[in-house]
Amino acid sequence: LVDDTNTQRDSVESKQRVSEKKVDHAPVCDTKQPVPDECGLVLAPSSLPNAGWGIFSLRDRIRGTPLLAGDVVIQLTDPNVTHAQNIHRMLHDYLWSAEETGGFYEGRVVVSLLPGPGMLANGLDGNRHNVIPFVPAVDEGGCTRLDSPGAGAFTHYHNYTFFVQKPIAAGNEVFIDYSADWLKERKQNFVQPETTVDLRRDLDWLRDHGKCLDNLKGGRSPIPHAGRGAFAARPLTKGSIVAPVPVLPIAKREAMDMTSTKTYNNVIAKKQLLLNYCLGHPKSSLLFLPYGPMVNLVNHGGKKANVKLQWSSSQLLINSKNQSEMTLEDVWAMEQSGLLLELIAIRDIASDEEVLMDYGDAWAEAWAEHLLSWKPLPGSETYAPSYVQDDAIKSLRLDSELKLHPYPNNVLTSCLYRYTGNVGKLEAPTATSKTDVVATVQWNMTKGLFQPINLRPCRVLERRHDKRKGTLFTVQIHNRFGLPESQRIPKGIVHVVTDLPRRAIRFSDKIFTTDQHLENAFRHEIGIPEEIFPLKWMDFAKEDKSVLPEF
Ligand SMILES: C[S@@+](CC[C@H](N)C(=O)[O-])C[C@H]1O[C@@H](n2cnc3c(N)ncnc32)[C@H](O)[C@@H]1O
Repeated sequence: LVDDTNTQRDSVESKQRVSEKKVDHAPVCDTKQPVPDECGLVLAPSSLPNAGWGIFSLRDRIRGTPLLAGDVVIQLTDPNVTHAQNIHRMLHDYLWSAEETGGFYEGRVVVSLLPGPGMLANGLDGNRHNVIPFVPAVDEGGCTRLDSPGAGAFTHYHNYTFFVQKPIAAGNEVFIDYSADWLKERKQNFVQPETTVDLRRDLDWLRDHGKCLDNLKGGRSPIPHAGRGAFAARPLTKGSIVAPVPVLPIAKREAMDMTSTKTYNNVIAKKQLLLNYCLGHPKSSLLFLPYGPMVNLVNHGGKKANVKLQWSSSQLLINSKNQSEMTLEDVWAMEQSGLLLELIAIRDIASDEEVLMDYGDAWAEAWAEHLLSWKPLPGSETYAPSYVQDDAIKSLRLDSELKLHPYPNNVLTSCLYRYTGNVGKLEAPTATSKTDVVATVQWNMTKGLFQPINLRPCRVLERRHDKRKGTLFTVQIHNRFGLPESQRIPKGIVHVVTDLPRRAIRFSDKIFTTDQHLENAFRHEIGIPEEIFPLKWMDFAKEDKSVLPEF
Protein backbone atom coordinates (compact mmCIF):
# COMPACT_ATOMS: atom_id res chain seq x y z
CA LEU A 1 0.00 0.00 0.00
CA VAL A 2 2.78 2.40 1.00
CA ASP A 3 4.62 1.62 -2.20
CA ASP A 4 1.46 2.12 -4.21
CA THR A 5 0.87 5.53 -2.64
CA ASN A 6 4.42 6.54 -3.42
CA THR A 7 4.06 5.33 -6.96
CA GLN A 8 0.82 7.29 -7.29
CA ARG A 9 2.43 10.41 -5.82
CA ASP A 10 5.42 10.00 -8.14
CA SER A 11 3.12 9.65 -11.07
CA VAL A 12 1.11 12.78 -10.06
CA GLU A 13 4.34 14.73 -9.52
CA SER A 14 5.75 13.63 -12.83
CA LYS A 15 2.46 14.60 -14.54
CA GLN A 16 2.74 18.00 -12.88
CA ARG A 17 6.29 18.34 -14.11
CA VAL A 18 5.19 17.40 -17.61
CA SER A 19 2.35 19.89 -17.51
CA GLU A 20 4.61 22.63 -16.09
CA LYS A 21 7.02 21.88 -18.90
CA LYS A 22 4.11 22.01 -21.31
CA VAL A 23 3.07 25.48 -20.09
CA ASP A 24 6.66 26.61 -20.40
CA HIS A 25 6.87 25.62 -24.02
CA ALA A 26 3.21 26.07 -24.89
CA PRO A 27 2.80 27.68 -28.28
CA VAL A 28 1.60 31.20 -27.58
CA CYS A 29 -1.27 30.70 -30.02
CA ASP A 30 -2.97 28.25 -27.63
CA THR A 31 -5.49 30.52 -25.93
CA LYS A 32 -7.76 27.87 -24.41
CA GLN A 33 -6.47 28.11 -20.87
CA PRO A 34 -8.37 28.11 -17.60
CA VAL A 35 -8.18 31.44 -15.74
CA PRO A 36 -5.77 31.78 -12.74
CA ASP A 37 -7.24 30.41 -9.47
CA GLU A 38 -7.26 33.87 -7.83
CA CYS A 39 -9.05 35.52 -10.76
CA GLY A 40 -12.36 37.07 -9.72
CA LEU A 41 -13.80 38.46 -12.95
CA VAL A 42 -13.90 37.20 -16.53
CA LEU A 43 -14.90 38.19 -20.03
CA ALA A 44 -17.31 35.75 -21.72
CA PRO A 45 -20.23 35.96 -24.15
CA SER A 46 -23.09 37.79 -22.45
CA SER A 47 -26.02 35.83 -21.03
CA LEU A 48 -28.29 38.23 -22.96
CA PRO A 49 -29.02 37.08 -26.53
CA ASN A 50 -26.97 38.85 -29.26
CA ALA A 51 -25.37 41.17 -26.74
CA GLY A 52 -21.71 40.40 -27.59
CA TRP A 53 -19.28 40.18 -24.71
CA GLY A 54 -20.23 40.43 -21.07
CA ILE A 55 -18.48 40.52 -17.69
CA PHE A 56 -19.03 37.72 -15.14
CA SER A 57 -18.03 37.46 -11.51
CA LEU A 58 -16.29 34.27 -10.38
CA ARG A 59 -16.99 35.01 -6.71
CA ASP A 60 -19.72 36.41 -4.48
CA ARG A 61 -19.43 40.17 -4.06
CA ILE A 62 -20.91 42.45 -1.46
CA ARG A 63 -22.23 45.98 -1.84
CA GLY A 64 -19.67 48.77 -1.68
CA THR A 65 -16.65 46.75 -2.88
CA PRO A 66 -14.75 47.74 -6.02
CA LEU A 67 -15.38 45.48 -9.00
CA LEU A 68 -11.99 46.13 -10.56
CA ALA A 69 -9.02 48.43 -10.05
CA GLY A 70 -9.66 51.98 -11.33
CA ASP A 71 -9.12 52.60 -15.04
CA VAL A 72 -8.44 55.53 -17.34
CA VAL A 73 -11.09 57.70 -18.98
CA ILE A 74 -10.22 59.18 -22.37
CA GLN A 75 -12.07 62.30 -23.47
CA LEU A 76 -12.86 62.57 -27.17
CA THR A 77 -13.43 66.23 -27.97
CA ASP A 78 -15.21 67.85 -30.90
CA PRO A 79 -15.12 64.89 -33.30
CA ASN A 80 -14.63 65.98 -36.89
CA VAL A 81 -18.13 66.28 -38.31
CA THR A 82 -17.19 64.97 -41.75
CA HIS A 83 -15.35 61.93 -40.47
CA ALA A 84 -17.46 61.17 -37.42
CA GLN A 85 -19.55 58.76 -39.51
CA ASN A 86 -16.59 56.40 -39.28
CA ILE A 87 -17.06 56.20 -35.55
CA HIS A 88 -20.82 56.60 -35.60
CA ARG A 89 -21.49 53.17 -34.12
CA MET A 90 -18.88 53.63 -31.45
CA LEU A 91 -20.22 57.05 -30.48
CA HIS A 92 -23.78 55.79 -30.43
CA ASP A 93 -23.40 52.52 -28.59
CA TYR A 94 -20.16 52.56 -26.63
CA LEU A 95 -19.13 56.04 -25.58
CA TRP A 96 -20.49 57.91 -22.59
CA SER A 97 -21.57 61.45 -22.09
CA ALA A 98 -18.76 63.53 -20.59
CA GLU A 99 -21.32 64.76 -18.06
CA GLU A 100 -20.76 61.46 -16.22
CA THR A 101 -17.00 61.82 -16.00
CA GLY A 102 -16.56 65.59 -15.61
CA GLY A 103 -14.85 65.95 -18.99
CA PHE A 104 -17.36 68.42 -20.46
CA TYR A 105 -15.09 71.46 -20.21
CA GLU A 106 -12.55 69.81 -22.53
CA GLY A 107 -14.41 70.92 -25.67
CA ARG A 108 -17.70 72.02 -27.15
CA VAL A 109 -18.80 68.42 -27.74
CA VAL A 110 -17.15 65.82 -25.51
CA VAL A 111 -17.72 62.08 -25.19
CA SER A 112 -15.90 59.79 -22.77
CA LEU A 113 -14.32 56.46 -23.45
CA LEU A 114 -14.53 54.20 -20.40
CA PRO A 115 -12.55 51.01 -21.00
CA GLY A 116 -13.65 48.07 -18.88
CA PRO A 117 -17.13 47.89 -17.37
CA GLY A 118 -18.19 51.23 -18.90
CA MET A 119 -17.92 49.85 -22.44
CA LEU A 120 -17.78 46.12 -21.93
CA ALA A 121 -20.57 45.41 -19.44
CA ASN A 122 -24.10 45.16 -20.73
CA GLY A 123 -26.91 47.26 -19.39
CA LEU A 124 -30.29 46.70 -17.84
CA ASP A 125 -33.12 49.13 -17.36
CA GLY A 126 -35.47 49.52 -14.41
CA ASN A 127 -32.82 49.87 -11.73
CA ARG A 128 -31.62 46.29 -12.33
CA HIS A 129 -27.92 47.15 -12.69
CA ASN A 130 -25.55 45.80 -10.02
CA VAL A 131 -22.55 48.16 -10.30
CA ILE A 132 -22.16 51.94 -10.40
CA PRO A 133 -19.16 54.12 -11.24
CA PHE A 134 -17.43 56.62 -9.01
CA VAL A 135 -15.83 59.81 -10.42
CA PRO A 136 -12.28 59.62 -11.82
CA ALA A 137 -9.24 61.34 -10.33
CA VAL A 138 -7.67 64.00 -12.56
CA ASP A 139 -3.96 64.87 -12.61
CA GLU A 140 -0.94 65.21 -14.87
CA GLY A 141 0.66 61.92 -13.80
CA GLY A 142 3.87 63.72 -12.87
CA CYS A 143 4.44 65.11 -16.39
CA THR A 144 3.97 68.88 -16.57
CA ARG A 145 3.93 70.92 -19.79
CA LEU A 146 6.93 72.83 -18.51
CA ASP A 147 9.24 69.86 -18.10
CA SER A 148 7.91 66.77 -19.87
CA PRO A 149 7.61 65.70 -23.51
CA GLY A 150 4.93 63.34 -22.21
CA ALA A 151 2.61 66.28 -21.36
CA GLY A 152 -0.68 65.91 -23.21
CA ALA A 153 0.23 62.48 -24.58
CA PHE A 154 -1.81 60.49 -22.06
CA THR A 155 -5.10 61.10 -20.32
CA HIS A 156 -5.33 62.99 -17.01
CA TYR A 157 -8.52 61.12 -16.04
CA HIS A 158 -7.78 57.90 -14.18
CA ASN A 159 -8.80 55.61 -11.34
CA TYR A 160 -12.37 55.51 -12.62
CA THR A 161 -13.83 52.71 -10.52
CA PHE A 162 -17.03 50.70 -10.61
CA PHE A 163 -18.42 49.63 -7.24
CA VAL A 164 -20.86 46.83 -6.45
CA GLN A 165 -24.24 48.34 -5.71
CA LYS A 166 -26.27 45.15 -5.31
CA PRO A 167 -24.75 41.83 -4.18
CA ILE A 168 -23.45 39.73 -7.09
CA ALA A 169 -23.37 35.94 -6.75
CA ALA A 170 -20.55 33.91 -8.31
CA GLY A 171 -21.41 33.14 -11.94
CA ASN A 172 -23.66 36.18 -12.36
CA GLU A 173 -23.22 38.75 -15.09
CA VAL A 174 -22.28 42.33 -14.20
CA PHE A 175 -24.68 45.01 -15.43
CA ILE A 176 -24.36 48.75 -15.56
CA ASP A 177 -27.17 51.28 -15.71
CA TYR A 178 -28.27 52.06 -19.27
CA SER A 179 -30.80 54.81 -18.80
CA ALA A 180 -34.35 54.18 -20.01
CA ASP A 181 -33.94 56.93 -22.63
CA TRP A 182 -30.74 55.39 -23.96
CA LEU A 183 -32.42 52.01 -24.32
CA LYS A 184 -35.56 53.47 -25.89
CA GLU A 185 -33.47 55.01 -28.67
CA ARG A 186 -31.87 51.64 -29.40
CA LYS A 187 -34.75 49.30 -28.72
CA GLN A 188 -34.30 47.20 -31.89
CA ASN A 189 -30.78 46.28 -30.82
CA PHE A 190 -31.16 45.90 -27.09
CA VAL A 191 -34.01 43.68 -26.02
CA GLN A 192 -34.40 43.81 -22.26
CA PRO A 193 -35.06 40.53 -20.40
CA GLU A 194 -38.09 40.32 -18.11
CA THR A 195 -36.18 38.72 -15.24
CA THR A 196 -32.59 38.64 -14.05
CA VAL A 197 -32.77 35.00 -12.85
CA ASP A 198 -30.93 33.43 -15.79
CA LEU A 199 -28.40 36.15 -16.37
CA ARG A 200 -25.51 33.96 -15.30
CA ARG A 201 -23.22 31.21 -16.58
CA ASP A 202 -21.94 27.98 -15.14
CA LEU A 203 -18.84 28.63 -13.01
CA ASP A 204 -16.82 25.72 -14.43
CA TRP A 205 -17.63 26.86 -17.95
CA LEU A 206 -16.55 30.40 -17.09
CA ARG A 207 -13.27 29.15 -15.65
CA ASP A 208 -12.56 27.16 -18.84
CA HIS A 209 -13.80 29.63 -21.46
CA GLY A 210 -13.69 33.04 -19.78
CA LYS A 211 -10.71 35.39 -20.00
CA CYS A 212 -9.45 36.85 -16.74
CA LEU A 213 -10.11 40.59 -16.44
CA ASP A 214 -8.34 41.38 -13.19
CA ASN A 215 -4.73 40.31 -13.82
CA LEU A 216 -3.74 43.98 -14.20
CA LYS A 217 -3.88 47.08 -12.01
CA GLY A 218 -2.94 50.70 -12.73
CA GLY A 219 -0.19 52.84 -11.18
CA ARG A 220 2.41 55.52 -11.92
CA SER A 221 4.96 54.19 -14.43
CA PRO A 222 8.68 54.53 -13.64
CA ILE A 223 9.31 55.08 -17.38
CA PRO A 224 10.26 58.76 -17.88
CA HIS A 225 7.43 60.84 -19.41
CA ALA A 226 5.07 57.84 -19.76
CA GLY A 227 2.50 58.82 -17.11
CA ARG A 228 0.69 55.81 -15.75
CA GLY A 229 1.10 52.14 -16.58
CA ALA A 230 -0.34 48.64 -16.05
CA PHE A 231 1.14 46.34 -13.41
CA ALA A 232 0.71 42.62 -12.74
CA ALA A 233 -1.83 42.09 -9.96
CA ARG A 234 -0.43 38.55 -9.41
CA PRO A 235 2.39 36.44 -10.84
CA LEU A 236 1.68 35.64 -14.50
CA THR A 237 3.30 32.67 -16.19
CA LYS A 238 4.93 32.67 -19.61
CA GLY A 239 2.44 31.73 -22.32
CA SER A 240 -0.63 32.66 -20.22
CA ILE A 241 -3.27 35.21 -21.19
CA VAL A 242 -2.54 38.43 -19.31
CA ALA A 243 -5.64 40.25 -20.55
CA PRO A 244 -8.27 39.96 -23.23
CA VAL A 245 -8.25 42.97 -25.56
CA PRO A 246 -11.64 43.43 -27.22
CA VAL A 247 -11.32 46.03 -29.98
CA LEU A 248 -13.71 48.32 -31.84
CA PRO A 249 -12.82 49.00 -35.46
CA ILE A 250 -12.48 52.61 -36.63
CA ALA A 251 -12.89 52.52 -40.40
CA LYS A 252 -10.81 55.59 -41.25
CA ARG A 253 -8.03 57.15 -39.24
CA GLU A 254 -9.31 60.64 -40.22
CA ALA A 255 -11.90 60.05 -37.50
CA MET A 256 -9.11 60.99 -35.10
CA ASP A 257 -8.91 64.51 -36.58
CA MET A 258 -10.45 67.22 -34.48
CA THR A 259 -13.15 69.55 -35.79
CA SER A 260 -11.08 71.98 -37.76
CA THR A 261 -7.50 72.61 -38.64
CA LYS A 262 -7.97 76.33 -37.98
CA THR A 263 -7.08 77.89 -34.67
CA TYR A 264 -9.67 78.23 -31.96
CA ASN A 265 -8.84 79.98 -28.70
CA ASN A 266 -5.20 80.03 -29.85
CA VAL A 267 -5.15 76.26 -29.86
CA ILE A 268 -4.49 74.45 -33.11
CA ALA A 269 -7.02 71.68 -33.53
CA LYS A 270 -5.14 68.47 -34.23
CA LYS A 271 -5.34 64.73 -33.63
CA GLN A 272 -7.42 63.36 -30.82
CA LEU A 273 -5.64 62.12 -27.71
CA LEU A 274 -7.57 58.90 -28.34
CA LEU A 275 -5.20 58.14 -31.24
CA ASN A 276 -2.47 57.35 -28.68
CA TYR A 277 -4.67 54.58 -27.29
CA CYS A 278 -5.57 53.07 -30.70
CA LEU A 279 -3.91 50.16 -32.45
CA GLY A 280 -3.03 50.49 -36.11
CA HIS A 281 -0.74 49.49 -38.95
CA PRO A 282 1.17 51.96 -41.15
CA LYS A 283 -0.22 50.34 -44.30
CA SER A 284 -3.88 50.37 -43.29
CA SER A 285 -6.61 52.99 -42.93
CA LEU A 286 -8.08 50.92 -40.08
CA LEU A 287 -7.60 51.70 -36.42
CA PHE A 288 -8.74 49.56 -33.50
CA LEU A 289 -9.76 50.90 -30.16
CA PRO A 290 -9.04 48.49 -27.27
CA TYR A 291 -11.62 48.59 -24.50
CA GLY A 292 -10.81 45.83 -22.03
CA PRO A 293 -10.03 46.90 -18.45
CA MET A 294 -6.49 48.21 -17.88
CA VAL A 295 -5.25 47.30 -21.36
CA ASN A 296 -5.08 50.97 -22.34
CA LEU A 297 -2.50 51.46 -19.59
CA VAL A 298 0.07 49.09 -21.08
CA ASN A 299 3.16 51.10 -22.05
CA HIS A 300 5.81 50.53 -24.71
CA GLY A 301 8.72 48.42 -23.50
CA GLY A 302 10.64 47.82 -26.74
CA LYS A 303 13.09 44.99 -26.11
CA LYS A 304 11.96 44.86 -22.46
CA ALA A 305 8.41 43.91 -23.50
CA ASN A 306 7.00 41.05 -21.44
CA VAL A 307 3.68 40.64 -23.31
CA LYS A 308 2.66 40.46 -26.94
CA LEU A 309 -0.59 40.78 -28.87
CA GLN A 310 -2.23 37.92 -30.68
CA TRP A 311 -5.71 37.16 -31.98
CA SER A 312 -7.92 35.10 -29.70
CA SER A 313 -9.55 31.93 -30.91
CA SER A 314 -12.37 32.78 -28.47
CA GLN A 315 -13.69 35.47 -30.80
CA LEU A 316 -15.53 32.67 -32.59
CA LEU A 317 -17.74 32.37 -29.48
CA ILE A 318 -19.57 35.52 -30.58
CA ASN A 319 -18.46 35.96 -34.21
CA SER A 320 -19.22 33.79 -37.22
CA LYS A 321 -15.81 34.57 -38.76
CA ASN A 322 -12.37 35.19 -37.37
CA GLN A 323 -10.10 38.04 -38.45
CA SER A 324 -8.29 36.08 -41.16
CA GLU A 325 -11.61 35.41 -42.96
CA MET A 326 -12.70 39.06 -42.82
CA THR A 327 -12.18 41.51 -45.64
CA LEU A 328 -11.70 45.20 -44.94
CA GLU A 329 -15.36 45.72 -45.90
CA ASP A 330 -16.43 43.04 -43.39
CA VAL A 331 -14.60 44.93 -40.65
CA TRP A 332 -16.17 48.25 -41.69
CA ALA A 333 -19.61 46.67 -41.63
CA MET A 334 -19.25 45.12 -38.19
CA GLU A 335 -22.40 45.99 -36.31
CA GLN A 336 -20.90 45.45 -32.93
CA SER A 337 -17.48 44.51 -31.82
CA GLY A 338 -16.49 40.88 -31.77
CA LEU A 339 -12.84 41.03 -32.63
CA LEU A 340 -10.73 39.95 -29.73
CA LEU A 341 -7.01 40.20 -29.24
CA GLU A 342 -5.12 38.91 -26.22
CA LEU A 343 -2.03 40.05 -24.38
CA ILE A 344 0.12 36.97 -23.85
CA ALA A 345 3.02 36.81 -21.39
CA ILE A 346 6.23 36.14 -23.34
CA ARG A 347 8.09 35.43 -20.11
CA ASP A 348 7.14 34.94 -16.46
CA ILE A 349 5.98 38.25 -14.96
CA ALA A 350 6.29 38.88 -11.21
CA SER A 351 3.53 40.42 -9.13
CA ASP A 352 3.70 44.27 -9.27
CA GLU A 353 6.03 44.22 -12.28
CA GLU A 354 5.09 46.71 -15.03
CA VAL A 355 3.49 44.97 -18.01
CA LEU A 356 4.99 46.24 -21.27
CA MET A 357 4.42 45.51 -24.92
CA ASP A 358 6.38 46.50 -28.01
CA TYR A 359 4.52 49.32 -29.81
CA GLY A 360 6.65 48.70 -32.92
CA ASP A 361 9.32 50.60 -34.85
CA ALA A 362 7.07 53.33 -36.27
CA TRP A 363 5.94 54.35 -32.76
CA ALA A 364 9.45 54.12 -31.29
CA GLU A 365 10.91 56.29 -34.09
CA ALA A 366 8.15 58.89 -33.72
CA TRP A 367 8.69 59.03 -29.94
CA ALA A 368 12.48 59.34 -30.34
CA GLU A 369 11.96 62.23 -32.77
CA HIS A 370 9.47 63.86 -30.38
CA LEU A 371 11.99 63.64 -27.52
CA LEU A 372 14.61 65.38 -29.66
CA SER A 373 12.39 68.18 -30.94
CA TRP A 374 10.23 68.84 -27.85
CA LYS A 375 10.53 72.05 -25.91
CA PRO A 376 8.00 73.72 -23.62
CA LEU A 377 5.60 76.10 -25.34
CA PRO A 378 5.81 79.80 -24.46
CA GLY A 379 3.51 80.63 -21.57
CA SER A 380 3.83 77.20 -19.95
CA GLU A 381 5.30 78.77 -16.80
CA THR A 382 2.09 80.69 -16.03
CA TYR A 383 -0.17 77.67 -16.48
CA ALA A 384 -1.59 75.92 -13.41
CA PRO A 385 -4.11 73.12 -13.79
CA SER A 386 -7.41 73.41 -11.94
CA TYR A 387 -6.71 70.63 -9.44
CA VAL A 388 -3.55 72.45 -8.30
CA GLN A 389 -5.54 75.67 -7.87
CA ASP A 390 -8.14 73.82 -5.81
CA ASP A 391 -5.44 72.60 -3.44
CA ALA A 392 -3.70 75.97 -3.24
CA ILE A 393 -6.56 78.47 -2.96
CA LYS A 394 -8.87 78.04 -0.02
CA SER A 395 -10.67 81.39 -0.06
CA LEU A 396 -12.15 82.48 -3.37
CA ARG A 397 -11.63 85.97 -4.73
CA LEU A 398 -14.18 88.62 -5.57
CA ASP A 399 -14.04 90.57 -8.86
CA SER A 400 -12.34 93.53 -7.19
CA GLU A 401 -9.62 91.23 -5.76
CA LEU A 402 -9.19 89.41 -9.05
CA LYS A 403 -8.23 92.68 -10.69
CA LEU A 404 -5.16 92.76 -8.44
CA HIS A 405 -4.59 89.00 -8.07
CA PRO A 406 -6.08 87.17 -11.02
CA TYR A 407 -6.26 83.38 -11.16
CA PRO A 408 -4.17 81.79 -13.93
CA ASN A 409 -5.77 82.43 -17.29
CA ASN A 410 -6.64 78.77 -17.88
CA VAL A 411 -9.05 78.25 -14.98
CA LEU A 412 -12.61 79.23 -14.18
CA THR A 413 -14.67 78.76 -11.05
CA SER A 414 -17.46 76.18 -11.23
CA CYS A 415 -20.27 75.63 -8.75
CA LEU A 416 -22.06 72.45 -7.84
CA TYR A 417 -25.62 73.47 -8.35
CA ARG A 418 -28.72 71.89 -9.83
CA TYR A 419 -30.94 74.35 -11.65
CA THR A 420 -34.50 73.06 -11.69
CA GLY A 421 -36.19 75.84 -13.58
CA ASN A 422 -36.92 77.52 -10.25
CA VAL A 423 -35.42 80.95 -10.76
CA GLY A 424 -36.36 82.01 -7.22
CA LYS A 425 -37.16 85.51 -6.08
CA LEU A 426 -37.18 87.98 -8.98
CA GLU A 427 -35.90 91.50 -8.68
CA ALA A 428 -36.13 94.33 -11.13
CA PRO A 429 -32.97 95.15 -13.10
CA THR A 430 -30.37 96.99 -11.06
CA ALA A 431 -27.70 99.41 -12.10
CA THR A 432 -25.17 96.57 -12.42
CA SER A 433 -27.42 94.07 -14.14
CA LYS A 434 -28.83 96.75 -16.48
CA THR A 435 -31.46 95.01 -18.60
CA ASP A 436 -31.43 91.61 -16.84
CA VAL A 437 -33.82 90.50 -14.11
CA VAL A 438 -32.02 89.23 -11.01
CA ALA A 439 -33.31 85.97 -9.56
CA THR A 440 -31.92 84.76 -6.22
CA VAL A 441 -32.15 81.34 -4.56
CA GLN A 442 -30.41 79.79 -1.57
CA TRP A 443 -28.01 76.88 -2.14
CA ASN A 444 -29.28 73.56 -0.94
CA MET A 445 -27.42 70.31 -0.40
CA THR A 446 -29.35 67.53 -2.19
CA LYS A 447 -28.62 63.88 -2.95
CA GLY A 448 -26.18 63.36 -5.82
CA LEU A 449 -25.31 67.06 -6.00
CA PHE A 450 -21.58 66.38 -5.91
CA GLN A 451 -21.66 64.47 -9.21
CA PRO A 452 -19.61 66.27 -11.91
CA ILE A 453 -22.74 66.62 -14.05
CA ASN A 454 -23.86 69.41 -11.68
CA LEU A 455 -20.78 71.59 -12.18
CA ARG A 456 -21.46 74.84 -14.00
CA PRO A 457 -19.46 78.03 -14.46
CA CYS A 458 -20.03 80.57 -11.71
CA ARG A 459 -18.66 83.94 -10.62
CA VAL A 460 -18.13 84.78 -6.95
CA LEU A 461 -20.04 87.96 -6.04
CA GLU A 462 -19.82 88.02 -2.23
CA ARG A 463 -18.14 86.29 0.67
CA ARG A 464 -19.35 86.27 4.24
CA HIS A 465 -18.53 84.47 7.45
CA ASP A 466 -21.17 82.39 9.20
CA LYS A 467 -20.42 81.37 12.81
CA ARG A 468 -21.73 77.85 12.32
CA LYS A 469 -21.05 77.13 8.65
CA GLY A 470 -17.76 79.01 8.11
CA THR A 471 -17.17 81.03 4.94
CA LEU A 472 -20.15 81.15 2.59
CA PHE A 473 -20.23 82.57 -0.94
CA THR A 474 -22.83 84.26 -3.11
CA VAL A 475 -22.32 83.45 -6.79
CA GLN A 476 -23.80 84.08 -10.19
CA ILE A 477 -24.46 80.82 -12.06
CA HIS A 478 -23.89 80.56 -15.82
CA ASN A 479 -24.81 78.06 -18.51
CA ARG A 480 -22.25 75.80 -20.14
CA PHE A 481 -21.98 73.74 -23.34
CA GLY A 482 -24.02 70.57 -23.33
CA LEU A 483 -26.67 71.51 -20.76
CA PRO A 484 -30.19 70.31 -21.62
CA GLU A 485 -32.75 73.05 -22.20
CA SER A 486 -34.44 72.30 -18.87
CA GLN A 487 -31.22 73.23 -17.05
CA ARG A 488 -30.34 76.35 -18.99
CA ILE A 489 -30.94 79.63 -17.24
CA PRO A 490 -33.19 81.61 -19.57
CA LYS A 491 -31.77 84.63 -21.38
CA GLY A 492 -32.42 87.91 -19.59
CA ILE A 493 -32.08 86.43 -16.11
CA VAL A 494 -29.07 86.86 -13.84
CA HIS A 495 -29.23 83.81 -11.62
CA VAL A 496 -27.74 84.39 -8.18
CA VAL A 497 -27.27 81.64 -5.57
CA THR A 498 -26.42 82.41 -1.95
CA ASP A 499 -24.75 80.46 0.87
CA LEU A 500 -22.49 78.11 -1.06
CA PRO A 501 -19.77 76.47 1.09
CA ARG A 502 -16.23 76.38 -0.41
CA ARG A 503 -16.58 72.64 -1.14
CA ALA A 504 -19.41 73.40 -3.57
CA ILE A 505 -17.09 75.60 -5.65
CA ARG A 506 -14.29 74.10 -7.71
CA PHE A 507 -11.71 75.30 -10.13
CA SER A 508 -12.20 73.90 -13.61
CA ASP A 509 -10.03 74.07 -16.72
CA LYS A 510 -11.32 76.34 -19.45
CA ILE A 511 -12.29 74.78 -22.75
CA PHE A 512 -9.32 73.61 -24.89
CA THR A 513 -6.72 74.56 -22.26
CA THR A 514 -5.67 71.24 -20.72
CA ASP A 515 -2.56 69.35 -21.76
CA GLN A 516 -4.43 67.08 -24.17
CA HIS A 517 -4.93 70.17 -26.36
CA LEU A 518 -1.28 71.20 -26.37
CA GLU A 519 -0.03 71.96 -29.83
CA ASN A 520 3.22 70.06 -29.17
CA ALA A 521 1.62 66.98 -27.53
CA PHE A 522 2.81 63.66 -28.94
CA ARG A 523 0.34 61.78 -31.15
CA HIS A 524 0.88 58.29 -32.55
CA GLU A 525 -1.08 55.07 -32.63
CA ILE A 526 0.32 51.82 -31.24
CA GLY A 527 1.57 49.35 -33.85
CA ILE A 528 -0.18 46.00 -34.31
CA PRO A 529 2.61 43.48 -34.93
CA GLU A 530 3.23 42.87 -38.64
CA GLU A 531 2.88 39.10 -38.27
CA ILE A 532 -0.71 39.26 -36.98
CA PHE A 533 -2.08 42.03 -39.20
CA PRO A 534 -4.08 40.49 -42.08
CA LEU A 535 -2.70 41.39 -45.49
CA LYS A 536 -6.15 42.13 -46.88
CA TRP A 537 -6.59 45.03 -44.44
CA MET A 538 -3.51 46.86 -45.79
CA ASP A 539 -5.38 49.15 -48.17
CA PHE A 540 -2.59 51.78 -48.20
CA ALA A 541 -0.23 49.27 -49.78
CA LYS A 542 -2.27 48.04 -52.76
CA GLU A 543 0.27 49.26 -55.35
CA ASP A 544 3.18 47.70 -53.52
CA LYS A 545 2.01 44.19 -52.65
CA SER A 546 5.37 42.62 -53.50
CA VAL A 547 6.97 43.97 -50.32
CA LEU A 548 4.24 42.71 -48.01
CA PRO A 549 4.63 39.56 -45.97
CA GLU A 550 2.15 36.77 -46.65
CA PHE A 551 -0.45 36.32 -43.91
C1 LIG B 1 -1.82 53.45 -24.53
S1 LIG B 1 -1.17 54.80 -23.67
C2 LIG B 1 -0.37 53.97 -22.33
C3 LIG B 1 -0.87 54.48 -21.00
C4 LIG B 1 -0.43 55.88 -20.65
N1 LIG B 1 0.93 55.83 -20.14
C5 LIG B 1 -1.35 56.54 -19.63
O1 LIG B 1 -0.85 57.08 -18.62
O2 LIG B 1 -2.55 56.57 -19.84
C6 LIG B 1 0.11 55.27 -24.79
C7 LIG B 1 0.82 56.55 -24.39
O3 LIG B 1 1.59 56.34 -23.21
C8 LIG B 1 2.87 56.96 -23.30
N2 LIG B 1 3.92 55.93 -23.34
C9 LIG B 1 3.75 54.62 -23.48
N3 LIG B 1 4.94 53.97 -23.45
C10 LIG B 1 5.89 54.91 -23.28
C11 LIG B 1 7.32 54.87 -23.18
N4 LIG B 1 8.02 53.75 -23.23
N5 LIG B 1 7.97 56.05 -23.02
C12 LIG B 1 7.28 57.19 -22.94
N6 LIG B 1 5.94 57.29 -23.04
C13 LIG B 1 5.25 56.16 -23.21
C14 LIG B 1 2.86 57.74 -24.59
O4 LIG B 1 2.36 59.02 -24.30
C15 LIG B 1 1.84 56.98 -25.42
O5 LIG B 1 1.28 57.76 -26.44
